[in-house]
Amino acid sequence: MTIMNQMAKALGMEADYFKELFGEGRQAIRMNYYPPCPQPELAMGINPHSDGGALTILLQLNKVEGLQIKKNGMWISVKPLPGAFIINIGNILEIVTNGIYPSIEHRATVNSMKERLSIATFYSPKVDGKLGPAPSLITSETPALFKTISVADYFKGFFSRQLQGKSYLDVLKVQNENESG
Ligand SMILES: O=C(O)CCC(=O)C(=O)O
Ligand SMILES: [Fe+2]
Repeated sequence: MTIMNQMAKALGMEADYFKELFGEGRQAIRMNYYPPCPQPELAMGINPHSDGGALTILLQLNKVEGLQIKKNGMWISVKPLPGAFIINIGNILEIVTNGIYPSIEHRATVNSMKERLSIATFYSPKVDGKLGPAPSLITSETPALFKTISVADYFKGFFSRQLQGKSYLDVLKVQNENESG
């Protein structure tokens, strides 16, 4: 929450915007275990995706490389640093900031000899609110890029899809409203 309040400040959003949206907030945790794989070039530990929450705090537990982020169309390895957390921006922050803080596409590869472990915690808003670009960030030059939907519908949609890059955000974009059918 502290990180997000600082982001709101940096963007000139209303001070209480995240407090309202998150309420008590929800935190989910995922523990990932990637066993050694005899043919790592043929397998993926976790498919390319962007996380569904607002912020992810990730810990790479052992010193085995695997996490990669997509930057300028290339996959870049994030080296595990002992005791260091990685903070990833998720889809919800991209929506709320109207694209100013884009979510990061990432994946995890596997290793032929070594197992790998990571723990991710996902921080998300309360379920009974609405999710959309913050009104204070919408101007005539920067119109809303995403539709506003309920947080519950957002997660229903997110969990009913496979992890596939940032494709879910495309579904929520305003210009796609009349295209599906
Ligand atoms: O294992 C990793 O480093 C990435 C895990 C991840 O992206 C996730 O759990 O969403
Ligand atoms: Fe992830």
